[in-house]
Amino acid sequence: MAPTKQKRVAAACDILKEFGISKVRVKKAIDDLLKVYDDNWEFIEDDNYRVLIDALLEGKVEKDKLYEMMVGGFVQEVKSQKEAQECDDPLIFDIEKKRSRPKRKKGKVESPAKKLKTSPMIEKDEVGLSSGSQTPEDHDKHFVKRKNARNKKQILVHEGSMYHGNRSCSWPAENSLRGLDGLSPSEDCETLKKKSRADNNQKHHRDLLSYHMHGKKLPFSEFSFGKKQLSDQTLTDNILDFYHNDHLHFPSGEAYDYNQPRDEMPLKLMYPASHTGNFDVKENESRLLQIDHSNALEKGSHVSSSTSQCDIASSSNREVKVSLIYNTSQSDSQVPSLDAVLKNVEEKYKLYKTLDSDFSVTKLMRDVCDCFLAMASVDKALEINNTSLSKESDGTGNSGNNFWDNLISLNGLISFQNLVKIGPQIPNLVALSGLEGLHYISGFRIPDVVLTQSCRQRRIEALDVREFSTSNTSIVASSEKHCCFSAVKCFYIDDITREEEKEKISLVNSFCAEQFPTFNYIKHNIIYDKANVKFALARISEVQCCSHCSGDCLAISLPCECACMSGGEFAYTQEGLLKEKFLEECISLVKDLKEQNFYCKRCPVEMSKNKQKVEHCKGHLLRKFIKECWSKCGCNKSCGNRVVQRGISVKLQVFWTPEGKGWGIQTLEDLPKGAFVCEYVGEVVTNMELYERIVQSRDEKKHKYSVALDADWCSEDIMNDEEALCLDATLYGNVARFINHRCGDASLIEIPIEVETPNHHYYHLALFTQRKVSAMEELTWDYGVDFNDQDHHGNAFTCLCNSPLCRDQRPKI
Ligand SMILES: C[S@@+](CC[C@H](N)C(=O)[O-])C[C@H]1O[C@@H](n2cnc3c(N)ncnc32)[C@H](O)[C@@H]1O
Repeated sequence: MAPTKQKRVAAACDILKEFGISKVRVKKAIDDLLKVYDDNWEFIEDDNYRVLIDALLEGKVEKDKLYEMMVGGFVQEVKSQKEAQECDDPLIFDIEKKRSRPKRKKGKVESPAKKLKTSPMIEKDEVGLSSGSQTPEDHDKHFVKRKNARNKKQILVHEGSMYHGNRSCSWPAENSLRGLDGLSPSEDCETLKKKSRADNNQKHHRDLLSYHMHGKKLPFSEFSFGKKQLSDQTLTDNILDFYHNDHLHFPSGEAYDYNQPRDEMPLKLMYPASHTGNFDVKENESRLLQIDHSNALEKGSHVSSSTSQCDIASSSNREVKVSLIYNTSQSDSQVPSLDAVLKNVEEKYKLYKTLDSDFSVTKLMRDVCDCFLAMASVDKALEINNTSLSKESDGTGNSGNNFWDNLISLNGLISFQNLVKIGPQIPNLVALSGLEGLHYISGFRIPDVVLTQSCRQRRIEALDVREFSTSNTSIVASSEKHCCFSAVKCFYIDDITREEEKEKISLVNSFCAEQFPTFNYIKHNIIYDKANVKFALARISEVQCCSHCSGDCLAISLPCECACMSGGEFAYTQEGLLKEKFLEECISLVKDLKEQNFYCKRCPVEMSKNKQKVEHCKGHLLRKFIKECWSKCGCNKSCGNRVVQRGISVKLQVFWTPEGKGWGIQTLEDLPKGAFVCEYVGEVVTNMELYERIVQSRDEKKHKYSVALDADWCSEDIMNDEEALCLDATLYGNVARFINHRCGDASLIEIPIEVETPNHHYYHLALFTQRKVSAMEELTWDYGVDFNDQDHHGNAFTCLCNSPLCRDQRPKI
């Protein structure tokens, strides 16, 4: 028998009590939901009361809507809405932190902060604050644009000119009625209900709820502040001007197209370089927004102040003046650091990824003030009293970036005024990539950076700048127009591994229009069914592993059984680097290709091409193997003889090479000699299979991502096809597929690693540094190509490695 309503309500109240939500609120929300879902409890209880928690958070959203109404002159209406007061619950911050959310799909623009803080699209349209004089036709256009934008966006991408930024028409919030896939703006509550029931989709439930809560249409109203004040639209235009700057053109001459949906740079809030100089908004203009928080604050028991007020004004150069009066009369009063407040708000806008079409400066600044007040009630980090205030201020009012310079404390009232400048947030690593990197950086208040001709030098300097500037959050772009001369289109992906790897691997292209390469990122090799690779632990004999060991094999000087298979010594140091001696031996083996090559009697590569008339072997490199400890060994997972199997731990970035080699990879940190960089991961296939794939694809260029696992082919006279294997990273691979070739003095060397089985047919191909490598340097590897041999597999490209040891003496095309 199903539990009674009373029991179900009690269970929900018990759980939400943990988050500090009162029974009354939970019961009310449940009643609302039961009405919406026709008494269907499953929807409410599903996913740990997800819908219910969302409903309670929607209350917060409702509050924001009411604030909008206050600003628009609907104060009376606000006061009459009990809900607005109830929802002003600072503990909602805690809920966001505590409740677990299912993993979201990459690229989806949904943020807890957004749900928490902003009104959904429908609400904005109804209140009419955001879009100024938007017509219904405009809405429809936006609808289509947003849809396009969303369809286009598959993974998290920032695209556009660094200086322009690009204001997109983003797909609205998930809980917006208009945000539903396949739902036209005219679809009603009944349609939503049907959808919601039919697919049991949480998003549809939330949309339905949103409709329920915000469903009644309010008239469109012009947003004005009365008297002769700057309109919100003007302020918004100031910001948008920055993003849309129509004076600028892309280097190609292509004019910036406002109507194209584009992805957006998140916002950066910062202190203007000089905050005293040019803020010339007149007194009456500066009283742009006045929010009296007193009512709301009294209701929130955790907010210690009883009075607060903020005024916001904006100048034409995107500086926004915030002034806030805050009552600290109560003893437990805490004032948060403004850095923390701005960061918090930035994070919120970062999560959006795109600026909503309802974006306005007022909204942004209100977020700043809301965030300040919310944090003031919970932030215990900074104890403000008269003494600490006077210490912080040097009395001159000139100390630059300290928000609290203008803070006055009088009779328990703290009042401060300052400027916050709004610009786009540029991910650090984008700002550092490519030749233009320094331009981005030099554009804003780093006066002592000297532009040099050498690309590498520039990059190193850029890196220094990064170190310098990260102390004050992240690098920001200049809003000054004079630095826009070098505007370049930049394509950026935050993490191509889609969280497969421990470390994110970003991708950047600031040179050309080439975008994301099509392949599927995999962290481990995938074995094709015909490839003879078997890892059954039962098949591994005691002598093929160190089953008698315990703890860390490296802690004992005597080599374990695994080390014995790597030439009688551990190949790794305690720090996880390759031992100098081992590395030097590996290097010397590949140094003189001709001397060290071995030739198969019947080469599997040639056999795969033509079984009847097998061509002579083109030669293979001799290599030293490493056997790492593994599951059947007695040692711990943290044993020092397990390096490659732990995966990538260095910071890498895929970038578009300016020399014409296509994509390449660079390290974002200095690397010592002998450091493991990455494994070459792909599909483990037979040579026959690879050959068939090449023939079938009819585009040999597509199959430039294969490597033969040929290190042991010398030991066999004739091998069966299924034993001679190779890695094909064309469709499935990891970051190593982007490593370019360099003749003679490459930074990486490949070393065969045996993990699961020591039979030498199948092994992992790991890439280690063979010398120190500086941050931002391209990582290369000598493929061992013989460019003079026309028939050598893999010599299809003209070598552009630029090395003094380049073996490709053919004229460069
Ligand atoms: C394993 S892929 C490396 C990643 C590749 N650059 C890309 O864009 O995906 C190998 C291919 O990169 C290009 N390449 C690698 N090293 C090169 C070099 N030194 N000069 C010119 N092209 C190179 C060649 O097209 C080669 O077939």
